[in-house]
Amino acid sequence: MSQNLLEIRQCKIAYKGKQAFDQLSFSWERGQCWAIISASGWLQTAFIETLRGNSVVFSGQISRPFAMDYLEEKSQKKEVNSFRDLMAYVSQAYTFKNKSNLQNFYFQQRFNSSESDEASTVKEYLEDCLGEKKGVWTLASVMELLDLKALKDESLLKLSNGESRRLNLAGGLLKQPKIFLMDYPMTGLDKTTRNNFGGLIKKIQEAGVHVLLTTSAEDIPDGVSHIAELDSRGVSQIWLSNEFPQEPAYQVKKSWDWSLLNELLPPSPSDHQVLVDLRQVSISYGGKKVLDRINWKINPGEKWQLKGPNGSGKSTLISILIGENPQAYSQSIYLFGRKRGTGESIWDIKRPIGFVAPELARFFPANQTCEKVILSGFFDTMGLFKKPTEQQKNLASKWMQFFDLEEEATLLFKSLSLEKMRWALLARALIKKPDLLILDEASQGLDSMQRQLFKETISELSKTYSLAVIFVSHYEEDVPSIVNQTLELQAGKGVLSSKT
Ligand SMILES: Nc1ncnc2c1ncn2[C@@H]1O[C@H](COP(=O)(O)OP(=O)(O)OP(=O)(O)O)[C@@H](O)[C@H]1O
Repeated sequence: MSQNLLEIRQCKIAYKGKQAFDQLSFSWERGQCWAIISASGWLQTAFIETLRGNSVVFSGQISRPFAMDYLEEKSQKKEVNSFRDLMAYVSQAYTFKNKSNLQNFYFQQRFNSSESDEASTVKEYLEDCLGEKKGVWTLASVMELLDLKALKDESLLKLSNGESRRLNLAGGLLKQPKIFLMDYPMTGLDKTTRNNFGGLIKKIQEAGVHVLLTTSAEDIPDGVSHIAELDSRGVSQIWLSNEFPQEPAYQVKKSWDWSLLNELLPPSPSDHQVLVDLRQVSISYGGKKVLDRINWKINPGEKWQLKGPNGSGKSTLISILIGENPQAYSQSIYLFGRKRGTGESIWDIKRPIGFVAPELARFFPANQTCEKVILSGFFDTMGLFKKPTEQQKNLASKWMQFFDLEEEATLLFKSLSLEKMRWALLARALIKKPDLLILDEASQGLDSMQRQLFKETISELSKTYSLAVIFVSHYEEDVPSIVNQTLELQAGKGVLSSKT
């Protein structure tokens, strides 16, 4: 059995039609657990896709001795056809879908039980992942390891982000991999689960699975033995984890032309005295109280953080604010001066709100370009289905100029890099000059340079324009400094506080 698992020698590599690495070399030996960091999330994804055999290699050589060992060992059992069968991969995007695949609104399918019922349950999904494969991981052992037992009969669509992330990891293990590649596996996990992530990696490795993950320099879990940094040439630096410097190796380099904001978001007072007023709001699912008598008032221009562990009800609360939770009708909820359930349409509610969540990206039809996605913000639709006016098109061009998206305007939205997608989603949320901007883990998955810029952007946006913000993040360091009030959810109850 070779000591070497995988070897990349001086490869020139392209990914998704763009050059990724000029001269990539990387060597992975048995017993090593790698964290891959970079100032560019796109390069990290290109690197993982190279290991999976999904990039174009123009020159150089990639060898996968691990596959030879295991293919010989397993070929008698006819379970393995290629090295790909020995690898599991979890991406940053959740890939669960409902059976009919109809997705008109973002949260509605999740909070509307008749549609959710069409999706598989956690157990059914895991059974599918396991299939006929045999190995060390069983349904029971992965559910135990990833704390999924209590959720086994839950529909996939009802899971919170953190719960979905754990399920993705469990599904990966059931493929009985020898190599487990994880693209930013800790995104969406709350602080406690993130802190325990090192222990999880160790258990996975003890079962004979080799782990490589991408992450940010600030988020290297225990259990990682080696760290590599990437740039467009290839691996630029390597550290043993105990020698890794605490300070990130790269600084914020990028900025926008803030002076354009005067035109994009000209100063204008809000038309409303109070934007959101929730009075004693409670939401239950099958006897489980997710929100318990929440009171929350948001005035124009206020900057809020909404926090709480995985499954504490943050998304449920947001679904109420953006008009996508059917239980809202029976509650005392005032949105933009109007009581919910008094004949307003879902569009009336959405109009004054800009909303960004990473998963939004997968709700747009495949034929939508970057420009169309941004323009669809005027209509609150997932994609552009109406003809925009010249004025609307001009404004979209100016936002694309601001966020450096001009070259991407006519490219398909789904082909954009993760960071470009995120800026396009922010432009989409802002193009209609909202009163309230809701950012639900909006900078998650971005590299540290881009996260810094995201924070700065939110602060700059609200310098002249009266914009209320709700910022949801499991990462305290991502919260912009202008955010000075907090609603924390704990076991369904809301605790309000303000920073002085
Ligand atoms: N339609 C539903 N039916 C049953 N349970 C639901 C439904 N929607 C949400 N839940 C449950 O309510 C709880 C709260 O979920 P929610 O997504 O609001 O949490 P969250 O705080 O946003 O979590 P995360 O940080 O992981 O995103 C979860 O345990 C979830 O499984």
